[in-house]
Amino acid sequence: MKKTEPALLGADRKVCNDAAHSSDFPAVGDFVMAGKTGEGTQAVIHQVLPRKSVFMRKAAGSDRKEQLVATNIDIVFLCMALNQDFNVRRLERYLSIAWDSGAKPVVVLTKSDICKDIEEKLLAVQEAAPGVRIIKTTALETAGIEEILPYLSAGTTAALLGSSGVGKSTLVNRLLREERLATGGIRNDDKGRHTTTHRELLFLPDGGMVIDTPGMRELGMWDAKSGINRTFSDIEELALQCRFRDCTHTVEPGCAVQKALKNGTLSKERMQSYQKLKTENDYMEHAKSYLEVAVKNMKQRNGCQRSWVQIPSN
Ligand SMILES: Nc1nc2c(ncn2[C@@H]2O[C@H](COP(=O)(O)OP(=O)(O)OP(=O)(O)O)[C@@H](O)[C@H]2O)c(=O)[nH]1
Ligand SMILES: [Zn+2]
Repeated sequence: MKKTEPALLGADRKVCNDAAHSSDFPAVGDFVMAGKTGEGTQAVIHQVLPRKSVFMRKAAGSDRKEQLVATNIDIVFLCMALNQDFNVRRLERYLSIAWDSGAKPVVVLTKSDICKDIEEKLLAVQEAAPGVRIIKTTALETAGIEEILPYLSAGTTAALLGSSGVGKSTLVNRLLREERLATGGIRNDDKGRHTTTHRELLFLPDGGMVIDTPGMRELGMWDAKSGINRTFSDIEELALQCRFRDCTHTVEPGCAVQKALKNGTLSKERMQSYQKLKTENDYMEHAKSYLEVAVKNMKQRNGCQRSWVQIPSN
């Protein structure tokens, strides 16, 4: 198949039958064993190779459904603009999802040209993302892009995560060294329209790849327990010093978390964010077991259906 032809791939019956979850079907980013069917650009997937990272999200409009967004991402650039978009609590959420997926997160702070209190914001990000690389960028300078490029060596797949209008497409165009993606994503209506509306896997001039899908850009959390623990490693470490192992960090004597809150080494907002994500996640875990049963029942009732995925190329 020529690289310029977009291929339409379908999964064979074995792939369908072996799938215990909807997430076992092929998705954007998957490496697959596939065979051509006749002349055109159609091919059949015989096997999905093991995934090194998986991005799941809560399906839009449902709180009990997972959706596989993309796989095999090595690096996820968590993009946040240094303007009204700036929100470290949201960053903690995205970071939890990123760590949980198996990809390496890197924080990219965009639009530094319009920020007046960069140092203050940097400190807030450092507190929210301990141990994570933070890169400042502006579309007006090459600084920043030069720090991002080394992460995108040949064979590496990256994805960008962040709200609409923070400058993700602008960044991708700069990485592509051409204006391929439409930019100008700041919403000017109340319908939540986004510039990026379709799924894409873009090949960069130096051999790296960027997955740019609208689903990847705004992820709802779907069971990210280990990611939450990693994002809030400071709180998890404090909890180890509490007198009681099952400390709820509320009223117990000898609570190291309460002590840190009192002496100001841990901020109230960060603690609340941690508790909120944990609660949300517990609910998801519950929904997940419910879903496993539902999928099993559905498969028994309906048999297996073919699933089609569009594998883009350039
Ligand atoms: N001041 C300033 N504006 C920028 C910068 N980067 C991007 N912009 C502008 O911000 C707007 C949104 O940029 P996009 O790249 O389309 O944003 P996006 O994140 O891809 O948006 P969606 O596709 O909706 O998710 C455009 O008008 C850009 O020109 C920057 O570094 N500084
Ligand atoms: Zn405690």
